[in-house]
Amino acid sequence: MSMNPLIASLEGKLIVSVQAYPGEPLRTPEIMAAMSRACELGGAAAIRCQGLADIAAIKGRVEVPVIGLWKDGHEGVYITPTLRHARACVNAGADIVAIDATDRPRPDGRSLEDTVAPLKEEGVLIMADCATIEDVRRAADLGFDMVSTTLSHGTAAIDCGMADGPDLPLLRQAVEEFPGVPVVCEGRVHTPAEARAAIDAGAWAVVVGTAITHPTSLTSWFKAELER
Ligand SMILES: CC(=O)N[C@H](C=O)[C@@H](O)[C@H](O)[C@H](O)COP(=O)(O)O
Repeated sequence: MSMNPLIASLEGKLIVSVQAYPGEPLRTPEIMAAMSRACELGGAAAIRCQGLADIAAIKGRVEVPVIGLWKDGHEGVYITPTLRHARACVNAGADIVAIDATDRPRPDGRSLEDTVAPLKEEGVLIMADCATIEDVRRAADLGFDMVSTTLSHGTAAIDCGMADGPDLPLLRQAVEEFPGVPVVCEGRVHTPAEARAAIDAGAWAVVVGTAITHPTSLTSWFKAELER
C-alpha cells in the first residue's frame, strides 16, 4: 500500500508539540496558536496539539499539518480515549489524530480495534501513542499510519524533569520489526543532538514538546542546575 503523502512529507522532520497543562498560565487557544506559529517559523514540519479549541485555533494559524489529540482526564487511557474524541478532533481540524494505542480499558468499553476500524473507513489518518513494543505491534497490525514512542516513559500527564532522553531502544526495536511503518520518536527529546540521534536510529520524525514549548519546565531545568 502506498504511503499517504502527508505522512510521507514528515520523513526526517521535526514536529513540535504545543501544549499547556490544566491550570497553567499559557493554557489558552490564542497563546497556543501564537506559539505554534512561532514554531512553524522556526521550521516545525507539523504541530502536535491538544484539545478541540487548541486544534481549531492552531489550524487557523499555521500552514503545516496539525496532529490533534484530546486529553480527557489524566489516568488510564486519556489521550483521545474514544471514537467520539477522535471524530471530534477531526471535526476541529486535525489532519492526523493521535490515539492511545495501549490495551488498557477505554472509558466507552470499546476495544482499540473497534475504535480504529471506523476511523480507517472514514479515511482518518491516525498516529498510535505507544508505551511498549507490544503496543507498536498492535498498532502496526491495526493499520495505524504512524506509531510513536509517546508513552514509553509512563503515562504521567505532566512530566517536567530533564532526566532521561528519548527511548531509543524502543524506537530501534520498532524500526527493526516494522521497516514499512513510520515510527516517530516522541517523549523526552530534550536537545537537538537527541533529535538527531533519533533520526539516525531510524525515526521517521521526531516530536519535541517540553524542550521547545514549556517555559516553566525549561526555567526549572536551569534553576536546578544552579542549585546543584
Ligand atoms: C505522556 C503524554 O501525555 N505526552 C503528551 C502527549 O501528547 C505530551 O504531554 C508531551 O509533551 C509530548 O508527548 C511530547 O513529549 P515531551 O514533552 O517529553 O517532548
